[in-house]
Amino acid sequence: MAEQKKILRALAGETQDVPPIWMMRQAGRYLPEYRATRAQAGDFLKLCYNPELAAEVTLQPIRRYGFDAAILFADILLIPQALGADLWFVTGEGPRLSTITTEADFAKLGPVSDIHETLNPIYETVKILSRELPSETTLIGFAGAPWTVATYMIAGRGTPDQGPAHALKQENRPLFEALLARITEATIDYLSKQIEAGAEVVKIFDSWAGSLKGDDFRKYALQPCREITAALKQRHPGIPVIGFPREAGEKYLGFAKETGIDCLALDNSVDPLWAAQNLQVDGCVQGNLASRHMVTGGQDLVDETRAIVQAFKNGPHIFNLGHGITPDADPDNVQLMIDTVRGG
Ligand SMILES: Cc1c2[nH]c(c1CCC(=O)O)Cc1[nH]c(c(CCC(=O)O)c1C)Cc1[nH]c(c(CCC(=O)O)c1C)Cc1[nH]c(c(C)c1CCC(=O)O)C2
Repeated sequence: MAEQKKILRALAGETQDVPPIWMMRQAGRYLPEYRATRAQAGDFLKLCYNPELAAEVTLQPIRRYGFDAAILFADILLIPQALGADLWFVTGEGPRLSTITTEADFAKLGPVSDIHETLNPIYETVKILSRELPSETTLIGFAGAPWTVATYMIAGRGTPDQGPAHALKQENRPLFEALLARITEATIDYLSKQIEAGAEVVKIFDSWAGSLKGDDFRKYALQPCREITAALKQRHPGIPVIGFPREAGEKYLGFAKETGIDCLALDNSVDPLWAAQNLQVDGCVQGNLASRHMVTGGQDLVDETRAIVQAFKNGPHIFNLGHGITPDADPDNVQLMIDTVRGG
């Protein structure tokens, strides 16, 4: 029998001499081949909904670097669109959506059972990838966490402090909670379909978890993650789940145990030595090199990469960045990071 894939071994709790590695936003604008395929598709959203081209850009960083995992090429904002929100991207600025701030806005959203009509091309991308990926590469599916997705749906765009979402939570908590519940239900069905199509792991991105405090963190970050994880594991026993409550700080403590996720993804504000002692004791951790090293490179990149590998060497670890790689990154620095992790 073929030896199990490195990513799956880490997720099962195995300590490895050389940790597996992949990178958030590994298919992206820092790669000339990505920019060429996006131009061929027309724009970012057309690329997401074109299974052949979305599979192609997912495979590009695997061919170039031989990462241990491929992450499905799509976006966390396809769920709002599938629920009926308008979605478009403004070049150089980011996403724009129709806003949800009143009961009337919420009433216009469609039922969860309708999302697959929009999302079918995504499942097709997963199917192509599970046929075409090298046998040692793990396929990761993903979705945004309900809170993070809601912050975009409420504000209609990215916001520095998630102000509009916090305001709705204060002013109309029943509506805010109804929106989160709808996203949670949609996310379970969406991830479930990705798994049926061939995703071997799923990751839940809660990019704005850090702005939830106290009981709000528990109710709107931890609880939805636990609910999604439990539902997926019930439908697909053994499916590994990676959680990413970004910038959660001390609230990372106990998060994996309480939610039932198999791996905790760390942002780069987390000290690896602290994390090894306090978080890795509960299972696999992923992270957490600062993305800026992909721009600046050099000895700093090598030293930081080695320090992270060293800190996590006594437990299960998946090497990654602490957040997505940025468009101004140098592809050679990515190679330097990989060579350093793999013993170069
Ligand atoms: C918040 C969020 C989004 N999308 C995502 C998150 C959570 C992770 C995070 O915190 O970064 C997640 C995401 N977005 C994308 C992926 C694909 C897989 C991967 O390679 O990681 C994943 C996993 C592609 C993308 N999603 C986007 C791009 C760039 C689009 C382009 O090619 O023009 C890519 C490759 C666009 C996007 N999508 C989103 C924003 C705010 C933007 C604009 C900012 C930017 O331009 O980087 C929403």
